[in-house]
Amino acid sequence: MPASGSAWTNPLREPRDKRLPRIAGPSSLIIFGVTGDLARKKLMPAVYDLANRGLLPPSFALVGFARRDWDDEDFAKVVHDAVRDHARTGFREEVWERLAEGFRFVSGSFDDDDAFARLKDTLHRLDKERGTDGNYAFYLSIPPKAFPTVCEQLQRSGLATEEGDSWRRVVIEKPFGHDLESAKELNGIVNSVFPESSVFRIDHYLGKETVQNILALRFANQLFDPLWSSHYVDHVQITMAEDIGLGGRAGYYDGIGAARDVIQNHLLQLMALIAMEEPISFEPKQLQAEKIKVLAATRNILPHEENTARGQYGPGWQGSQKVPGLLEEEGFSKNSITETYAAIALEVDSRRWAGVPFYLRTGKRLGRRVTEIALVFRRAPHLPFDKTMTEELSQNVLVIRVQPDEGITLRFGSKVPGSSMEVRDVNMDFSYGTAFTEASPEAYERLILDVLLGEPSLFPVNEEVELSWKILDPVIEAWVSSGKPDTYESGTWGPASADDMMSRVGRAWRRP
Ligand SMILES: NC(=O)C1=CN([C@@H]2O[C@H](COP(=O)(O)OP(=O)(O)OC[C@H]3O[C@@H](n4cnc5c(N)ncnc54)[C@H](OP(=O)(O)O)[C@@H]3O)[C@@H](O)[C@H]2O)C=CC1
Ligand SMILES: O=C1O[C@H](COP(=O)(O)O)[C@@H](O)[C@H](O)[C@H]1O
Repeated sequence: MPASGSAWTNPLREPRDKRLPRIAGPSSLIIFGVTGDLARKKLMPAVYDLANRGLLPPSFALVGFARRDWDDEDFAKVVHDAVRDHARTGFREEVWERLAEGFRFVSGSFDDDDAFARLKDTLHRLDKERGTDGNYAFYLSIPPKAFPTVCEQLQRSGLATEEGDSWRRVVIEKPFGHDLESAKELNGIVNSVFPESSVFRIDHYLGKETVQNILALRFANQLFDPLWSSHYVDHVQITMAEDIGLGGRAGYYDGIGAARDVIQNHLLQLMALIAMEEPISFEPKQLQAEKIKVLAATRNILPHEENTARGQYGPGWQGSQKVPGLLEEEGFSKNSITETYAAIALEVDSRRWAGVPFYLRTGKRLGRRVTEIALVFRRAPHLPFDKTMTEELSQNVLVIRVQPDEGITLRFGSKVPGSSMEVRDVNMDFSYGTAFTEASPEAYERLILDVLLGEPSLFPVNEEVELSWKILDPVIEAWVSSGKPDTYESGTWGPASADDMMSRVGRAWRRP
């Protein structure tokens, strides 16, 4: 027992050795939209992986909510298939059996008050049967237009109200709004139901190991900081390229487009982590404060026509497979002007970064799947070599490989062995696969665990979301008024206008 007067902490939830993972306390995770793509591919497998790693308590329940006419057993079968197909860790019967005892399914529509009454009843029964203690995390993995309805239903049914020592939390998927105005409106609704400390806005990129490692790279080392500014950095390129198309996702993506889908959130968060100053600690507020300063100091490089590019994929080849263009994909209208490629140029108005462009680009059906952040350094002011000896020397680059092949590469010049002083680019490499024996958890594993622990560091706060829309809104407005996006062939690296945007300023996109 604790010494009198001292606050008692559960050694499992607050291990003394900070390297030990924390274990969630008694709780129910309620997934709205549990029959959807995200729940099947990411959320249910992540819950199993957490259980398999021993990070969920015995008194844990997973409750699914959607319109299908399923019972608990049907639901368990669906979770089983999702785990079999997508879980990261191996299947263990004993883990599965224990976890599955806490599976419940509630069938109903978001506008159905009775369904929320049934959900409440189910959760109360779980509190008694499994000891989930009235702690509920509501995960809204649903079409964004349904976020307000579900929040309001949770309020009306009394499920949002904390009782005694219990907690209630809401997890909201992205995109949070579709522009600044709608984000503000949504935030007003969410905050009228849940206090800000109970709101977890998901940006799954922050759950990725390689993204958290940006903080370690920058703030655990002495080596990089002196180089991390306009004195040495020429520009930064942040790339999120995907080879997949949008077949089956028209309902969500048409009218949203690449910029809203990932630049507003993932890519601006990556930029904020690269550009921010050292936080005084990793307390959530301190970390968020530094990111907020970056986003508040960020502006578009103008004019938009010269410093942005957008495109829509046409037919082409992805490896050896012939693939259709966006307009032939099921569900997209033949006149859709939704962009599947977007590139923008930003500047951060601060002493550290003045004059350094940050180029952000993303696209579907590009050459290959890769997300990376490249700091491209200025050229050496003088090269004491014969010109012919440095023809294969380019700018030094530090590449943070977010995925796949997670790691970091430093490109620099080195003497080619032999009698002449020829210098050529070489790479120095750190690779997670060879440096560590531990496998990286999936982003959603980390984030779901953090929600259950009430740990908000890796979740953007409302101010970050609003500032990000403030940066993006004028770009999207300019695009809308200029009509159709350019077309690019599937399997290539985007529209010609993206290359023009860089060549106009004497630069080029990397071919990762
Ligand atoms: N899929 C992905 O890779 C990613 C998705 N996201 C975000 O996650 C969220 C979910 O996306 P995703 O899984 O792709 O979407 P889906 O369209 O695949 O799934 C939507 C889910 O919502 C349920 N639903 C829709 N309307 C209602 C309603 N009126 N009443 C009850 N249930 C309803 C559907 O259930 P049913 O029809 O069975 O009743 C289904 O389970 C979105 O906010 C998306 O932006 C974020 C990152 C990646
Ligand atoms: O948020 C999203 O991310 C996925 C890609 O995620 P990743 O972790 O595989 O890089 C993207 O396909 C989707 O369009 C977007 O909504």
